[in-house]
Amino acid sequence: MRIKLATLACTLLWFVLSALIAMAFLSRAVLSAEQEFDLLGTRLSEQLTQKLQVNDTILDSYAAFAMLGHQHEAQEQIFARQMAERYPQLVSLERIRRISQQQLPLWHQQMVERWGSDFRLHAYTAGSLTPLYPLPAYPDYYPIESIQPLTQAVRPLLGADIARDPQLQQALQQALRSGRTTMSAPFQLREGYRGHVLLQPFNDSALLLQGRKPEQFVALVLRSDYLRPADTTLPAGMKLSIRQRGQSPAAAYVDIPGQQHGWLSTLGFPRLQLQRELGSEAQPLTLRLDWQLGWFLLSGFELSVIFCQSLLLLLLLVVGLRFYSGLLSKQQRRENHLFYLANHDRLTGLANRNLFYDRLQHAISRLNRNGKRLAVLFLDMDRFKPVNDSYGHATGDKVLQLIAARILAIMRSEDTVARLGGDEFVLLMEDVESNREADRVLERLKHAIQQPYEVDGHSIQLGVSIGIAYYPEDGMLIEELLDVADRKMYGDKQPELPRN
Ligand SMILES: Nc1nc2c(ncn2[C@@H]2O[C@H](COP(=O)(O)OP(=O)(O)OP(=O)(O)O)[C@@H](O)[C@H]2O)c(=O)[nH]1
Repeated sequence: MRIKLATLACTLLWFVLSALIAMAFLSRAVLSAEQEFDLLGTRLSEQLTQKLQVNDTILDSYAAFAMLGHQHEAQEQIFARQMAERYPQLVSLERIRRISQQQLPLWHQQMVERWGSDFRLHAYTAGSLTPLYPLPAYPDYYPIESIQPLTQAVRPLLGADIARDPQLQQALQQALRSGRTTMSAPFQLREGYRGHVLLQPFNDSALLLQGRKPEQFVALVLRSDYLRPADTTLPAGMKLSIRQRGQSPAAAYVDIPGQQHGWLSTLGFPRLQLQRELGSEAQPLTLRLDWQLGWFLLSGFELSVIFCQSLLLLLLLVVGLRFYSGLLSKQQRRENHLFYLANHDRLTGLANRNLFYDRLQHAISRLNRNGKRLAVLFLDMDRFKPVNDSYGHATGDKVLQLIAARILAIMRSEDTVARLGGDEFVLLMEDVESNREADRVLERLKHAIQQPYEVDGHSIQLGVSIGIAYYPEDGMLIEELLDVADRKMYGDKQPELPRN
């Protein structure tokens, strides 16, 4: 029982200590993950802010060219080429004009003169172009009238009416309403990747003074994916999204979903979240980072250190447990030995009076419940004293041991054989069916004990007197039973040795 408790306590201790070791490593890993998360948030915000500032600068510079009209087209081309080479996010710089139905024929003629006879007015919808023929009756058209750098790939976009595209129309209306630069939601570019547009309205100063709606726009067509952190590899499981302030996640310019981990590997770990509002009024962006921490924070080395420490601890506890169990069994052996000494006769190894009384008491209580009988046999050797006197006490001892062995050989293993002292023995036979059964045992005992003993070169012969008492006929108490058995034993001795 004690060893079971100690094993349980050791298992618990091992579990708690192993958990504490793992916790120590984990809390260190979580702390450094939190620091890394904050640093990453700051670094990404700075990178993004720089990219947005570049956009603002390009757009402002291009707007300045646009203000000058078409006189400086050569410089505008050089500027656009340089910007596109230096900033890969820049797809093109475009100029858009608001044309009413009445202005359309004249404007169309100007455009044909400028770009050639294949110039057409198109509807630009979700990256595809459809000719506006026959011309639908819109109050205003917003065609692209210039694209820089003008590559073969983007040339078909000349004359594309951007007001027909839902994403661009939204940005256009906002720009018209506010008179300020606006940023469109991301959409699919004809080049095959996602992009968005920065749209800046402007007016001739004369029109501005009249408070008229802007008639011209400069637009920066940008690749949306350049907003993603290029030089930074995100840690495992981290999610990143960049979207316009107040917009739904579906309208994100960048959305990195991060690796998904099972609930078990993240159970009990904190989730780190960060949201930063970035950019200008023209490019109001929200950067969101989301990182569910888990066991993956620990490196293979750290995991093996935890494992080894836990194993070492287990070994120590097992050694301690074995030592303790050794101590316990030694103590148990000592106790058993003491118990044996207290309950057995040293010379013969038979039960002593103490143990016999215990067994008899126990047997009586048992018989009270099942209604069976038992027999107590009292044995006293005849003519034993002369053995001592003639051959010595040591020879007498050996004879007593042989007597004990002979009695044991006859009795059943469940019977109790005890030596009360001197040459007196008592036997307890449990579950006796009949007197005849006990009488038969008595006869066999007599016969066996009376056989000669060959000890120290002497042939010694003894007699034995035996008295039997039955429970419950002869008494219900131990003393009564022993008294009856003792008296009957003397009765058995009587003819040979009359008592006074
Ligand atoms: N060798 C030896 N003798 C013992 C031991 N204990 C008691 N005795 C002796 O055993 C004898 C028992 O006495 P009795 O029962 O009167 O001897 P007995 O000759 O058998 O007499 P009856 O029973 O009347 O026949 C005594 O001489 C004791 O000294 C013992 O442990 N070893």
